[in-house]
Amino acid sequence: MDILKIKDLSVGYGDKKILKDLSINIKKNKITSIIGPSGCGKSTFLTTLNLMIEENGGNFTGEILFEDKNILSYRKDDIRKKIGIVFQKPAPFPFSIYKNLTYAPRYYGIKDKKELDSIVDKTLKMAGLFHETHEDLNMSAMKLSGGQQQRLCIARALTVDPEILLLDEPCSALDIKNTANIEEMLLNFSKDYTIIIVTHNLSQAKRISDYTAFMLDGELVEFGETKEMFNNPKDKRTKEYIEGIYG
Ligand SMILES: Nc1ncnc2c1ncn2[C@@H]1O[C@H](COP(=O)(O)OP(=O)(O)OP(=O)(O)O)[C@@H](O)[C@H]1O
Repeated sequence: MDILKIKDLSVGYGDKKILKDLSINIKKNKITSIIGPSGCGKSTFLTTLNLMIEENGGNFTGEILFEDKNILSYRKDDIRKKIGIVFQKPAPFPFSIYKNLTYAPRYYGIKDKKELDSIVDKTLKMAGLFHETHEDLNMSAMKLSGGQQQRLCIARALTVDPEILLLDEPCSALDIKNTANIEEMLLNFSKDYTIIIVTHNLSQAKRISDYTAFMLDGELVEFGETKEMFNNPKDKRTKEYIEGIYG
């Protein structure tokens, strides 16, 4: 099933056009990678999908259907809840681990301490952080290592039980071991969540994603099953990018 159906999407900042007539359908409970050279519009695309683009000074035309309903017909709060986002640079709130993980659930109306505690436990476990942190949940999140902070940000995105998780280069500030942890986590998540990940790392796209989209200069050049795209790219530009000719 396609959880997102995107048709003729064009996105710009003021008069500056970034994405041009992009159409793509995203499969539910699969991992889709977005690859392409720096500046081609990958982050712009991702932030359009949860309407954050509007806060970033951008605008779009075209249609985004989320579960077959126009994304603009949802309340913004609902979209943010259903479509979570994690950024390149780990950015926990400058609060305790506990408060990082209860902030959004409280915002969405959960007050019961037991329920909040169980959300904290569950998401820490999902993000592989439970053993490292459960004895000191009042510790400031800023004291965690970079890899731990990024896992906390992923845990935080999961606290409101989203349908889709958008990840913008989540491993680019991390070492190999932390990257491997996060990749393993994402592979486990894909049973329950739809994941769209922007990555510069082609091996990462190959390792974890079911589908890959290749973008160039604001255009979607090619989209398909990851294996097929890497083994047998249809477009010459995809082939050149995969072979490292540009980007
Ligand atoms: N808030 C903004 N206002 C104006 N222009 C922007 C804004 N954000 C991004 N851009 C421009 O949009 C274009 C695409 O940027 P974007 O960050 O989407 O690309 P990207 O493919 O994610 O790049 P990278 O791989 O380097 O992160 C760039 O020319 C960038 O300068």
